[in-house]
Amino acid sequence: MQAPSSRAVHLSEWQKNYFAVTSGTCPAAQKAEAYRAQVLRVQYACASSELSPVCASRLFRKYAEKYSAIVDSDNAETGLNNYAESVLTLARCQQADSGQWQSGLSVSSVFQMRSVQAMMRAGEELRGSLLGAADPSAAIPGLAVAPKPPTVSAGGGSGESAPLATPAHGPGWAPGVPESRPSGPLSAQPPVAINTSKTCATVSAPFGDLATPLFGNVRKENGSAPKASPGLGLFLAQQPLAPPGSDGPWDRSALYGAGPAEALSAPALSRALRKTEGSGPREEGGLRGFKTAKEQLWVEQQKKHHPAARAAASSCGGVKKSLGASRSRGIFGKFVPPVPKPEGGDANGGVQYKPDSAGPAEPAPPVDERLKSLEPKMIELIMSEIMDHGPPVTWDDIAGVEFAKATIKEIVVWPMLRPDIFTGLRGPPRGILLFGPPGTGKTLIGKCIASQSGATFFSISASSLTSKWVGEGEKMVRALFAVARCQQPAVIFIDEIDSLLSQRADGEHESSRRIKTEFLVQLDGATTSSEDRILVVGATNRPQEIDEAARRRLVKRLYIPLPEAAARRQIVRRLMSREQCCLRQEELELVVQRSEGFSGADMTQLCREAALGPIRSLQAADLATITADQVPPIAYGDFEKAFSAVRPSVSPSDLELYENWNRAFGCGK
Ligand SMILES: Nc1ncnc2c1ncn2[C@@H]1O[C@H](COP(=O)(O)OP(=O)(O)OP(=O)(O)O)[C@@H](O)[C@H]1O
Repeated sequence: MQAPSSRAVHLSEWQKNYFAVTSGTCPAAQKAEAYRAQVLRVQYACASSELSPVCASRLFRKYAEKYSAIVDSDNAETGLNNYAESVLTLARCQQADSGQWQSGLSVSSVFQMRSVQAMMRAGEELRGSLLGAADPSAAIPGLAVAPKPPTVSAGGGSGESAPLATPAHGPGWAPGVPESRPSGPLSAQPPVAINTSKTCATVSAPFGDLATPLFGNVRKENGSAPKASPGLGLFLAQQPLAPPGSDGPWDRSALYGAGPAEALSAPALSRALRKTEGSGPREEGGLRGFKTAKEQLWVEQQKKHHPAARAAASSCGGVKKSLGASRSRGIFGKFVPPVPKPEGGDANGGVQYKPDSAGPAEPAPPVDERLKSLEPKMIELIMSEIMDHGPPVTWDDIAGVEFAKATIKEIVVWPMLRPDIFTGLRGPPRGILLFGPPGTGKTLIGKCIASQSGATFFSISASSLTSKWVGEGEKMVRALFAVARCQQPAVIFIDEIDSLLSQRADGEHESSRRIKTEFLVQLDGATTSSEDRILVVGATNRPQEIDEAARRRLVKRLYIPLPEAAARRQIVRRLMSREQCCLRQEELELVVQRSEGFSGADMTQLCREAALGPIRSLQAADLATITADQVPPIAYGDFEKAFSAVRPSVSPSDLELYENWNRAFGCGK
């Protein structure tokens, strides 16, 4: 080994050489040549112990920083790709006393190097500034910037308002009506009854099984709120770049690609890139924060030529997917339209590239063959207006209707989940009909089928087919089935199906007739193969108006009646569990009794009305200053008042009609 002083002399000597090739006027090819020569000299010096491995690696680091453009170049003449591997090999090795070459750099030590960390920080900052400078849409949640993990409170709720922690909207959800009290330090405190005229006798007297966990004067987290499950982006961002001590193939490629200090190898870098490609955007993987000069150039060009594509550029093509290419993403996955769109983003906030032969934009994703004959506009409409991206619905969210739920699980959900078992006679029906009074949960059931079978959910009202897309309803039906076929398994929910499949009348409009015919053709599966997993769920409040041919095709006709007492109780308990409520068991029973004849939607409305009671009892001045914790709990008195404002929406005569039709055509009880 050399003495420190002589090593210092050597280093400065070598640095002189290094500075000799930093000319600003030298063409790239010459620089590359000089660089190569210099690398060889260093290699040679190191191999002959003239230069210590530490000095050599410092020099390599300097070269790499100075010549990143050359190092990253794909050009065989001017790039250093063919040399970089050996440079790296050398940088990682040292000669042991035994004369054997051993690894001098471990994966973890590389990541601890100040220069590597500085580069990674710089990369982070660069990315941050790029995203900051771009329009807000550039921040594709979960893709472009890995979010900070939401803080999950002990109660299971999330203190952050990150989309991942948004409460699942249950049956009673409606825009503007929060499902749960905000969680936070205050929420754990007992409420302060500021309105002494409105005290709740049962505040400190929990009752029966209802007191816990549903009601009671204790702030609760929303039990149904999904746990803050970190998405892919968060998951990847939290992964250590290289697990200390590990030295597998992943580690090596991460090492090569981690920062310019040791990342001399473009092939190695691209290997690392390929490794991360499969699992998500590159920046979220082991190479987070680092951009090669080439990538940086590409980003700059994107900004210049495709302002709208900045977001995608900075997330390294996060939206590269063709419609039919992948199986269902479930009903919550973000859809990527299969056809290129005009510039300017889409309704879903996504960003599409406009084909531009001159620009460096990526080629448009391949269009699914089955969609080629369709108008892109139609497909767009289906994606934005018909495809449902709502929160998941579970069977427990639907109170009552046990028979219908059991039947649906058996004939629809299981066959969709296990098409291999449910074949032949056990094969699922193509269409089912849910009929019954309004607001009994037919739509909820449709959503639940899709959620539980992992299917994509398309929801359309038949009347909008005939009115909204005047003259195009027929094409719309065809397009809807075509898209559904690409998104299998799929559930197509058609509300008010009676208006689509009503019995022929003399004054029937030609276009309505055509839509109906097209629908029946599609339902018959003339264009579908027997393996296709598309279920049509029709819902109607007027089953008697459906024509015979259509009725025959909707083989399972399930009556969805008004909720019975148990179901009404369940709805109240469920909705009140998310609120401050001090209803006693016997009071709850009174509410259940008095709501006989109410539909599920009526029950929800009743609870909403009752929930406004405590607010109404406040003075306007109090309302301006009160904290959420100080709002008095919902009491039976509020329900009493609510009963005078909410009436059942279904008349007994209507009910008779449904029951008669059920006896005649229904499948079940
Ligand atoms: N069985 C039920 N369990 C829980 N909530 C219900 C139930 N039925 C209805 N609701 C509540 O009523 C709302 C409306 O229900 P939904 O839209 O599913 O009824 P529908 O039968 O499809 O009505 P319509 O026939 O008018 O379209 C739901 O969002 C939910 O809040």
